[in-house]
Amino acid sequence: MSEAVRVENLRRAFGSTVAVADASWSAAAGAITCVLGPNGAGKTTVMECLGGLQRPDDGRARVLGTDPWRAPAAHRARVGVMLQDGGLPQSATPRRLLTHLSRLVAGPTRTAELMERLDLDGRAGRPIRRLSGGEKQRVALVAALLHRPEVALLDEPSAGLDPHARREVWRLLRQVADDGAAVVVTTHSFDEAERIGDRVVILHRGRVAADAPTAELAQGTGLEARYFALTEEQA
Ligand SMILES: Nc1ncnc2c1ncn2[C@@H]1O[C@H](COP(=O)(O)OP(=O)(O)OP(=O)(O)O)[C@@H](O)[C@H]1O
Repeated sequence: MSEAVRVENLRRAFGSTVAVADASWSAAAGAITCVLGPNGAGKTTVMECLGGLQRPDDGRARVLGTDPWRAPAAHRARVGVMLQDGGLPQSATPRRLLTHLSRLVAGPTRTAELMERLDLDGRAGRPIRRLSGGEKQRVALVAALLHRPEVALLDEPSAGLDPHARREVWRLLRQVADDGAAVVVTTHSFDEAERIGDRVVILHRGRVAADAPTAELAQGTGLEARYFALTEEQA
């Protein structure tokens, strides 16, 4: 498995708030890397740096060997990003939005397949603002994956999903990784990390508290106990 994502001594502060203090970790192609950490640990900030939406103050973010902040369009076409809150245009319908995004992509997309798979066909013509939270999440996930990215950066993709939808999302992410992509997922769910994560990175106060294969980290006491032990000052 080759390395597709690398964070090196990354630092990002907002005034006196240090969101990411000094974080180094990487994610491999063909694998799912789950990033866990308490609220405010810096997960979203790192994901936005990797997605080219924020510029690190210090250190480096690299995706497919490229600096995401300076990356040209050709690089962005190889990466899929799903942010928290979705950032979806509320008046558009899923069909309109996803058709629009598909037309920006050179070559065939998997939009229709993903809409069917994530059970969105019955919601395709409804304004996004009228969709449930879980339905919006699924639209955002289709938007991130429709162009078959080599790297998928997904910020809490299963948050708020019902058990059926979550299971389907887990299966989809496994397939995307099996097809060769690096899938990076932030989550607050130990269950999710243990079920789908090949590797787990635990962030705590902007630093890496653990970075290991899931089975290794969960060995003995289990992932939940390890997590609390590593992040206990904030628990
Ligand atoms: N634009 C900003 N301006 C000021 N502070 C910010 C900004 N973005 C993030 N922060 C702060 O940086 C810290 C890290 O935030 P971040 O969103 O990366 O955490 P997180 O690990 O994703 O948290 P959560 O689990 O709640 O999603 C928090 O204290 C947050 O308030």
